[in-house]
Amino acid sequence: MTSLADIAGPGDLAGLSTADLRDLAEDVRAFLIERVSRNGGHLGPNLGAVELTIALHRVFRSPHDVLLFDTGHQSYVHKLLTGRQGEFAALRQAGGTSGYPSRTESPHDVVENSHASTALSYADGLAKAFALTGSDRRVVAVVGDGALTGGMSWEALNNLGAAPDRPVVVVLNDNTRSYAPTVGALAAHLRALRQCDEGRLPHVAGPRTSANLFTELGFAYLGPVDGHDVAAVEDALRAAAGLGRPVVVHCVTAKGKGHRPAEDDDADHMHAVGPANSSGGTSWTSVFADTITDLGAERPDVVCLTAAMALPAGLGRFAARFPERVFDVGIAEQHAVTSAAGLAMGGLHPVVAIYSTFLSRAFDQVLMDVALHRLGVTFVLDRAGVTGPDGASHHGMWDASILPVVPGLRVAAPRDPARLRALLRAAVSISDAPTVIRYPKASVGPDIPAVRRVGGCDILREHPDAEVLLVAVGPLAGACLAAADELATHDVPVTVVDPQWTAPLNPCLLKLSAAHRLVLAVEDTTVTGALGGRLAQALAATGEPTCVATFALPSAFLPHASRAEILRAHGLDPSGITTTVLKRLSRR
Ligand SMILES: Cc1ncc(C[n+]2csc(CCOP(=O)(O)OP(=O)(O)O)c2C)c(N)n1
Ligand SMILES: CC(=O)[C@@H](O)[C@H](O)COP(=O)(O)O
Ligand SMILES: [Mg+2]
Repeated sequence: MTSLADIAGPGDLAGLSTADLRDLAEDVRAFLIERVSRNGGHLGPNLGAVELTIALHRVFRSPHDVLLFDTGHQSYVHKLLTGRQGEFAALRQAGGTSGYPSRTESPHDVVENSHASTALSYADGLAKAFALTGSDRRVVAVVGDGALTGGMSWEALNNLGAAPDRPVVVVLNDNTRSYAPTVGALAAHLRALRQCDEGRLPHVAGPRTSANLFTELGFAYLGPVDGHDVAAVEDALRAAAGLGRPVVVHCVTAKGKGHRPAEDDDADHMHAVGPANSSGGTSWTSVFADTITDLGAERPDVVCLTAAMALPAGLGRFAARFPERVFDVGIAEQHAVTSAAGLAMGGLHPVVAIYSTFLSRAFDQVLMDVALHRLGVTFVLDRAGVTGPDGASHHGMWDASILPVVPGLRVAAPRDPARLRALLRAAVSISDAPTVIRYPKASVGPDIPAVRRVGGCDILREHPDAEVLLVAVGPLAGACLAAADELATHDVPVTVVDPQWTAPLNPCLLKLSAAHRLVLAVEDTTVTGALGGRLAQALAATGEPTCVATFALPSAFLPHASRAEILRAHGLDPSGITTTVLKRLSRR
């Protein structure tokens, strides 16, 4: 009976019988279910990639041959087969194994970025490099049907298909879903391909002769192949490798395969599960979900867009109530933004619900397709700031640093549910400029009332003798108030202010800054210059006599850990803020 413990590396897969391989697949599944259910992670996608990954490592010689996993969330099996079973106990935890490929972990890992639809472009570049350097290394890219709905995938296919001398093997892992069922004409085409040869699924000897989307672009097409039959996938991969030309191997898999709770989970087949002991609490996403639904009832012109993440981004309730006013465009953020521009030009007010990190790839669309035309589009950025276990390419720490350069665009960061409701309402009432509302992947705290309002700013704490002003951005208001309490025990009275709109600079902050000697902007976004975060830079640029400093995240790729651990590591927690204020005061 072959088990995962017998596999120290891909070389141990050779010579295994069909029965051994079946036992191994079963053991891998049991391992995944136990560990991922405990630590959290991408259970469904990895259960669907077990046999596919075993076959890949039996046919190709990683790391000499390059195996690319698009998005990388389905690479746990690849990690288990390349010597990292021991590290899975700390999967996605500080110092533990990353939930995505990691070049520092293994030479078998190539692409660390968890943003979808990039693998085929890497493959194109690698294949060109190997051709130019006379290398015999082969390039294989595993791409999900969801990732194939992203524009970059088609930009790459356009190049790959035009190069018959550069034989990239594209393994299409077609489980018919992103989170939800994959949408659009491509999904319909893949369905037709799957159905036209249901009977032939187990074994495919050679390329299909009938035309389809891939063959018309210059690829040989092998499939559809039963992606859970190791021998069938191996046959197809060996045939593909022997063709010496670009080829698509169409593997049909099931997300959550072999785990009944995942198979029966209609929402997303346990695409991403939280740690077993994860605490409850109302999420920011849930507050948004209710608010946008209420707004949808009041404002028939409000429509919503998602890039294949309607439920995770909080549009489930709105979609249930107003199904004709939600548009899932696939994993296609650039298209989503410019389509939103079109919706606004057509007289509607689009709300694009998207994770902060994924909006980065649509910056040009925000700048030139929305802002240049002064269009009222609202971007609701979930997972803004420090995200946590999903690591460097998932932290939402760039949006509030990059977006304020967009002329006319306004950024708001609610500190609590009441402010989210009010700010979202205000944002969808702005019809001549893009607006951004950002909040983290976290549970909301209680509402924090203002003691008084100055201009657009909420004063949350004040003292007539205060020399220190803390400018609190969004939910960091809680940490600032806790620090103010701590500082009071050191006889350091503090004013805490929440500007709510963090860009452009709220004029009320200037007056408040002028009345204090030390101003600290506490913002969970990356520094943009010597003085730190966007807000601090703006305040310092006003030349006020105060000393402006910043609490912001470094301009660095922060590894995975819990959100609290990362905030603490960068002084964005009450004790970090207190320590820094005392240090700065002692320096004068
Ligand atoms: C640019 C981008 N947008 C959204 C996401 C969020 N996301 C992660 S996995 C996923 C679905 C991927 O579907 P597919 O490629 O079919 O892989 P599967 O999970 O089905 O194996 C999405 C939308 C992402 N990682 N990157
Ligand atoms: C791989 C990917 O981009 C998403 O699945 C990501 O893991 C989002 O996770 P949460 O929705 O749990 O933040
Ligand atoms: Mg899929």
